[in-house]
Amino acid sequence: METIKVGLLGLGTVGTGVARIIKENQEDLFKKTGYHIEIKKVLVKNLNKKRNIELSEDIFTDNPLDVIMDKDIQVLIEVMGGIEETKKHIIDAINQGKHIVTANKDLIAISGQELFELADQKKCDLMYEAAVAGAIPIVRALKESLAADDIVEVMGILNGTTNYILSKMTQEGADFADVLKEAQELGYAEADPTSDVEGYDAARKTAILASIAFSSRVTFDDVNVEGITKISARDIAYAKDLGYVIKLLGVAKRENGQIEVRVNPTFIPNNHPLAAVNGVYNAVFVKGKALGDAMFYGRGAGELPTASAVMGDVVEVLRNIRSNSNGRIGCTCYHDKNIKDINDIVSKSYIRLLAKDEPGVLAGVTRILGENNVSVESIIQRGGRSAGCEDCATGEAEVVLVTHTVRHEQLQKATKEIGKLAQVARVYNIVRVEEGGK
Ligand SMILES: NC(=O)C1=CN([C@@H]2O[C@H](COP(=O)(O)OP(=O)(O)OC[C@H]3O[C@@H](n4cnc5c(N)ncnc54)[C@H](OP(=O)(O)O)[C@@H]3O)[C@@H](O)[C@H]2O)C=CC1
Ligand SMILES: N[C@@H](CC=O)C(=O)O
Ligand code: NA
Repeated sequence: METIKVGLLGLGTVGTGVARIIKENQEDLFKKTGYHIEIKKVLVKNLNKKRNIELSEDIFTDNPLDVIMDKDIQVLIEVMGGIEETKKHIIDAINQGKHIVTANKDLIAISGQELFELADQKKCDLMYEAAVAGAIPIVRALKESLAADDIVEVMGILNGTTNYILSKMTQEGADFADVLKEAQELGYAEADPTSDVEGYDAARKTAILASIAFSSRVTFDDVNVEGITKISARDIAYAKDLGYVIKLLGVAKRENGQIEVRVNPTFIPNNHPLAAVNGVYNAVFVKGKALGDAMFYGRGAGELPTASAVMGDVVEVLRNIRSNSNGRIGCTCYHDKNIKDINDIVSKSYIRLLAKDEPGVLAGVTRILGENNVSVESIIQRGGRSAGCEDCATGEAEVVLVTHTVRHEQLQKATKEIGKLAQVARVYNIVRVEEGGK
């Protein structure tokens, strides 16, 4: 029986899932690839930590070189996370002729092109299905199944942790901090969960999807990012009243040679397919000129779902080794498209503010909006604590407006002016509103 030796960088949530699948599915993996898979070395930080899987003690190391320089290891599975140090390990491994499977969106969203160029030169595979939307096979779908199409839009819920938080806040009235803690315990969150809640993780995934979909280099820095930390129970309640749910969306659109790429909390109509995507689930919409619309749905994080995507890549690498065709699909970023300025992005918006409950206030607010060409679709005004407005002092009310579509720049200017009105105590939040449903 021919054996392929693999090395693991990391044995945390994802690494444990990978080792579990290798152990438990050994026979099927052999039938599918023609190889027996042996984990030869595992890099961890803490050699004394108790592991959730039984592996021979002598394969553990805390020295990266033991894995990277091991000549028997043909495939390196990188599931340790991190950027600079990890990049160096991957470069060293590719220079040794090793094929790479990684779940590391942080690294791919910044240094993908450089790593692909090196992998191309060395005829090595560099695969990263798990880096975007966990178990959902979206990278392969875009790179292979939809390669002949002209993709104009990719949009979706790309972060399991924030979707878990928003779903629990919406459905159970749960507290943000409590649910984040739960998501961490379940292994969904990043080592530093700021990446999740501030939208950086979704932004990295959106950049990767945009690069593949539009064959153009889009990096993390190109993405306009806003996370969910400003979303309160009040916003969620108003969304419900207005017929929406709030989701953190990653959006990448191509139009007139420009790419719009952003991540922001969004009001989604209740009858929109993305509104039903809850908990740790992710979903990705793809719009292609030939394809029309397609939606991909599945678990976006967690031990086994993520490991499933990693191991799918490992199977592909092994099949390539068997047919001597590694490095078949490299980087396809041959266009150099402009990134749309955030000020030019157009959408409907929700605005929530605290104002004096007296005649003329709404007229003042709508006058400013009108002067800035912002037209209003609906207004709600709720006065006092009896209406649930805990911040409302006597004689104050909460005002919620939903605008028609407006350029970002105009809306920002208008809300700044509204915030300066003597009768307006505070502009709490501005959230984009997505149109369309089923
Ligand atoms: N968790 C998830 O659902 C998903 C995670 N990912 C990505 O997968 C990667 C791994 O995530 P996850 O498994 O959750 O992370 P964990 O924090 O659970 O595991 C990280 C592992 O890497 C080891 N490690 C980290 N830094 C070093 C270092 N400097 N030197 C040696 N070993 C190190 C840790 O060692 P030790 O155990 O000793 O601490 C641990 O075993 C990340 O890139 C993440 O973004 C992608 C999709 C989903
Ligand atoms: N922290 C990430 C893990 C998967 O990419 C998430 O919550 O989606
Ligand atoms: Na995926």
